[in-house]
Amino acid sequence: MDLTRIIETIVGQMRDADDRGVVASYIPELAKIDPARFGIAIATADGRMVKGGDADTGFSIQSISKVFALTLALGKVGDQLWKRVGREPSGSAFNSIVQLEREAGIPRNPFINAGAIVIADINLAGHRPREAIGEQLRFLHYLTEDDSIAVDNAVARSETETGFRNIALANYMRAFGNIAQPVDLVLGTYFHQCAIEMSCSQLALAGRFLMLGGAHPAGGRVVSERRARRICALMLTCGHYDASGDFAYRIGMPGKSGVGGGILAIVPGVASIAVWSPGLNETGNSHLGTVALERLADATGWSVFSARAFS
Ligand SMILES: NC(=O)CC[C@H](N)C(=O)O
Repeated sequence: MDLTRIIETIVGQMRDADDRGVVASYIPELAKIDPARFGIAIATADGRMVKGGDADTGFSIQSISKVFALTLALGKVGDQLWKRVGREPSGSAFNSIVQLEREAGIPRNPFINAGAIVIADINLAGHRPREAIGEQLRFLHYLTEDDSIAVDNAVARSETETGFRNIALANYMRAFGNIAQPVDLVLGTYFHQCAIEMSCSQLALAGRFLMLGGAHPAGGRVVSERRARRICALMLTCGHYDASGDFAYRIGMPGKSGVGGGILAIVPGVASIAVWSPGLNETGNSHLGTVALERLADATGWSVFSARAFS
């Protein structure tokens, strides 16, 4: 299989695509991004990096940060975390509030906004927001072996000024006793985590521990094999909100999207893949990013449901 050729073909097709989706505008700073951008990077289990298009351009990782935040929070509190957050697909939009009343302030999963805000509360415990964000950045530096990854403060400010739904979610959960610390500090942590800027190349590197069953490619262990498998299971079932079923059907890889237009997808034992195209579909996931991953899955046979991926 010539992965370089496959990537070249996909990049060409995505460059020429007419329907590019719609760039998120509810965070004003994100609305400025050029919808013509497209990047893809693949870190393989045998240590190669294959990339194309705008693979080295930084973008706002947004909800992809929830994967790394969850990993950190599990490291701090372990399975206690599941008393405060569920593990079921929500079948609702990423920023939905409807289930919280019926389910007494316990979010369905750690990847919808409500769940990620609880995770931010866990990661903030005992810290100031600045320290909690510093810890997340250090974790990403360790995973990527790249210390240049930082927060885009303009994006963080933009979301802080307009994040009324998230403010509502956090206050609502606090009313049920599921947010322990002041809401503004928890949201400060959450907004800055979402505003971390990374390129596809950096994201693909950061995802390697999930591809490698929890091991760090440079040696040592990031998480146990079991935890890596479980994080991947949550990505597959919940990583694309109410389009998680469609993503599993079309692509069949654990994946996590963000409204910045990025997607991190993992083929366990094979590849860690990052794609970026800022235009979103109606479920808030990257339109061309999803199409590109579908083409990649078809061309390579990479899918957790495909025998070909592991032969
Ligand atoms: N789906 C997303 O990427 C949403 C993240 C965004 N920061 C928000 O909270 O609305």
